Amino acid sequence: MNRGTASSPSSLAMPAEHAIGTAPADQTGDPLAATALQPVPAIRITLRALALSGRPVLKPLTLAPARRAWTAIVGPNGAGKSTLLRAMSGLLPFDGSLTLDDRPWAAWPARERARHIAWMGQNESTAEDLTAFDVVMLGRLPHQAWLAPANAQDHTAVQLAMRQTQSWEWRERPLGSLSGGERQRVLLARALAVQSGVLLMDEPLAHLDPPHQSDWVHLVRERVRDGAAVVSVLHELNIAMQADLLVVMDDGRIVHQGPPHDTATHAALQQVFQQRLLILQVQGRWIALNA
Ligand SMILES: Nc1ncnc2c1ncn2[C@@H]1O[C@H](COP(=O)(O)OP(=O)(O)OP(=O)(O)O)[C@@H](O)[C@H]1O
Repeated sequence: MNRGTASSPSSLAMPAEHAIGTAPADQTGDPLAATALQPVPAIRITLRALALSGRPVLKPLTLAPARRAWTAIVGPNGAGKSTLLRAMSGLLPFDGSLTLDDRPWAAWPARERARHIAWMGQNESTAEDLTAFDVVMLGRLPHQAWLAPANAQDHTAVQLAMRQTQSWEWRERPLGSLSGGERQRVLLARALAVQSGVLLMDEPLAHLDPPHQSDWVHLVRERVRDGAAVVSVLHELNIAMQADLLVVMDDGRIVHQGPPHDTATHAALQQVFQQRLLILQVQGRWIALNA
């Protein structure tokens, strides 16, 4: 039973038989089994049940996102996507187990764990009068000794993350004075500044315009190329279709895990979205339009 409510998210690992895209027989196939490079496990959640305010929200499921892969969780409103991501981040207690790099969640010293995983939540409340720079610097806390000031490495990491999200020019502005999209880019920079091997993001594209959505995909790809595991909850299906693995949820369950190009994945998407999608390949890319 994972009863921990960690101060920061975690990442988990899984045995090889549950590498990315694999799941219990009743859930999915293994899209990467045929590839030469077996993915390296990062995070693993085995959940028997999760209730919120006494109401059952998640049913039994297993999810084991790998390193060097971007996993996108999709599904209709209320499917349980955010709840699952929060459970994977150690932010919600649940009946089941959670491991990070093959080490049980609770076995990690909290500070070390916080350096391994970064979390970007949905509608996060942050001190609105903090400057954007100071908000991003919060991402460096797990790297700093107790009460120690930020060092040159912290400043470099913050500047790099803010430049990557094009939020550097607002560094002196209070968070509360920024627009929705500007604020989102600062919060993304905070998650990037952790420089963790695992990144969990809940609706990171909310408020972002199309060019900045593309920039986000580019950043994710860079992180994945560097070996990170990225897990995101997305409503933007066309962006999610660019992920390595789609996890399709409905009614508190994972109904399918598979690569975006797979016809079984398309069928699962159609099922959970009431057959109201047009899934097409355009210039080599899969897209999903509202039908
Ligand atoms: N604190 C709570 N108490 C009781 N039920 C809750 C609570 N928070 C969420 N729920 C319910 O849990 C279910 C899953 O919610 P969750 O936010 O995980 O869904 P989601 O798939 O992320 O939805 P959306 O796409 O609308 O953001 C919903 O039915 C929601 O009403």
